[in-house]
Amino acid sequence: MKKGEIVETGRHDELIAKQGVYFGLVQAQELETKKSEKKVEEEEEEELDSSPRFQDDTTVLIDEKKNKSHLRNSKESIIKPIKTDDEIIKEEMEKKLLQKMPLSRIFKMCKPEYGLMFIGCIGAGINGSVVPLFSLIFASILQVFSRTDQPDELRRSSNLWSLCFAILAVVSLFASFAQLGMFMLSGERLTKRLRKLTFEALLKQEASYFDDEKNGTGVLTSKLAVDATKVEGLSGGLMGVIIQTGFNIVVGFGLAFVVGWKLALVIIATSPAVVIVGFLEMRSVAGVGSKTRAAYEGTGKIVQQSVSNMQTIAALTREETFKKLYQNALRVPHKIAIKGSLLSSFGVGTSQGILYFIWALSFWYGSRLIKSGEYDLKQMLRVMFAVVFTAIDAAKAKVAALSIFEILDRKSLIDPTDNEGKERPTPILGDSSFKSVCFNYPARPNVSILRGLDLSIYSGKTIALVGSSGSGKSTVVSLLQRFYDVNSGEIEVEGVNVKQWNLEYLRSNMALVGQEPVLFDLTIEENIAYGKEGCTREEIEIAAKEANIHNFITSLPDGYNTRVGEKGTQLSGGQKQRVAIARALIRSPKILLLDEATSALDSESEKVVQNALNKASKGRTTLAIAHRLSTIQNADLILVCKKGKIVESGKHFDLINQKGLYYELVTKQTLITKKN
Ligand SMILES: Nc1ncnc2c1ncn2[C@@H]1O[C@H](COP(=O)(O)OP(=O)(O)OP(=O)(O)O)[C@@H](O)[C@H]1O
Repeated sequence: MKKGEIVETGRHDELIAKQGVYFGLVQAQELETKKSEKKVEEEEEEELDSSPRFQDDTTVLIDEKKNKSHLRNSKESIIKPIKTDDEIIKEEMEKKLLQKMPLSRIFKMCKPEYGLMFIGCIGAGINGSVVPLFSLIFASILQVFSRTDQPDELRRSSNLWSLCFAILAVVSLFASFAQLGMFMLSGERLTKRLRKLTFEALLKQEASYFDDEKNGTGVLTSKLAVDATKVEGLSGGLMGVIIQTGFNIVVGFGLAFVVGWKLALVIIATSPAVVIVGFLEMRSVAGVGSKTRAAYEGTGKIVQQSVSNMQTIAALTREETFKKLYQNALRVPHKIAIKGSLLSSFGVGTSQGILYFIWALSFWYGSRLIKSGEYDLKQMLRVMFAVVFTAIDAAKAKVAALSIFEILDRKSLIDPTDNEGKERPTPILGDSSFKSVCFNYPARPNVSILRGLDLSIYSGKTIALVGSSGSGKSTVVSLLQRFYDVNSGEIEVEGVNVKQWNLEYLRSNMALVGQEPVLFDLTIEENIAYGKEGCTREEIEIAAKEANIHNFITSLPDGYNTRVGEKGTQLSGGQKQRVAIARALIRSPKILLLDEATSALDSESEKVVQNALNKASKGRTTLAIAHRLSTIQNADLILVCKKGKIVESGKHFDLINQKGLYYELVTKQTLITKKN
């Protein structure tokens, strides 16, 4: 097929004999040699993966290897087994410890909103007094209606109390607006600030933070979306409720005592029961909510992965597997939710029951006081309403969680923005070295990846790193950009340890073109412009020309304004890769890092992309990782990596003559025969 048309058909032999397009493709792909290369890789993988931990996790690790580049980008490609109740509860407890967050700190964060909050507080105070005043008027109205034998008195009093209700209505309207409106406004502002700060804090975290499954995409996005709002409730809403409740209690109980202390005392003696039950009810509902949420975070992951990998799932016909996975994942939150519902229903029932019991007690004792002539009806009703309404309101105190502060407070182990006292060496030519570097990924501390690796990268030269899959080549590239810190040994660029470098400056002098280019769902122009802050259209076009993609872009109806779609799906692999190369080149990097940049491409695209890369690496320090050894034959130095060490180094023909591992790899790819 060529340009959307079938140009040749036939059996393999016939097409080979024809020496047409198919013949070209077969030749370029070296079909036979690839098969043998794969076999060698599998053998070496088995050899390398011999630690007990590795064997336990075989399926996960194999998946991980297949998805390695995806894993590095999305940091979340493996569906882990569903957690048990105990694990979830343990995690919740750990979270709670972290959540011990003084309210004073939240209030400190609200400093710019103090004015708004002050108005809100006044509104809350007035609102808190409205309920006891209402009960006072309500009791008086009932008393008035008991005097149907005095029509004039009835009219006068009912007019007066109706006016009082009207005044209360207006006061309540303004007070509620002041309380809710101002607190909401200040809360919204605080949430926006918190989200911004949290997102900034996330961007500072080191790569290993995202390797941890506790910090998967689903969990972090939910923290940003939901937990920030919770803090809003605490800063504004809760403060309003506390003030409102405080006024409610003081004014309500005060009035009740003034009107009739005996009945007030009896009812107040029972009201702590309402408060306690109400509080327990709230706790159980809130507690169940957070437990269920934590459990649902796991299910969210499955949904997210299913949706974003829909095509792969459909192609593999694994819909049933994911359905089952999701069903299993739902089991734990469902169990927690059921337990919680029963518990909270019991709490609600008990508190309602106690309330009616208090009404019964109040009426019984009130009627006895009326009978004995100590109280009249109005007095009894006023005390009863004032106390009971107050007690109901006081039970509304809220409990909120603050897990968002976990992120905000976390100090990144490798913070690219923390550059105080860090070095900015000049000029940067690209001389770099690894000295006895030992490294394992923090997420997998038992598996050594680099075991005393030494290598040197010379300025202006192209250094190729080859070796079997899993030998640690991509890890070298990650460490050079300081995405992780080494366990021992040193990595130096321009003679300065990367830990001493201003990290933003270090990274801004490097550009990586990986196996799977990551494009953003923006236009081609915007994607290229991401490479360099404030670049001009002219620079973008120059970079696109250097990357051999300018002509293609201008042939599109929307040219540079063409949107590439989510993850660049609206472009072919080769086109995506060239856009990524343009994005790398626009940075004018001093060190160009190529991590199997052409291995995902078909032979024709590979040629075009390889030409672009050759052009890009001329005169520039380049570290190139390649599986297809034909692409790095001309490198100034080839380093052969095996099990986290460099075992051979030299130029192509020197290494061939050595007849070592490189020779073996090349033989497998029949490069020698091609050369001859
Ligand atoms: N983020 C990570 N967390 C844990 N282990 C990882 C991570 N990234 C890579 N690994 C593991 O480190 C080992 C070395 O990986 P690396 O990507 O450096 O190998 P490679 O030589 O580049 O392989 P390939 O040629 O297949 O790309 C592999 O076993 C891999 O599973």
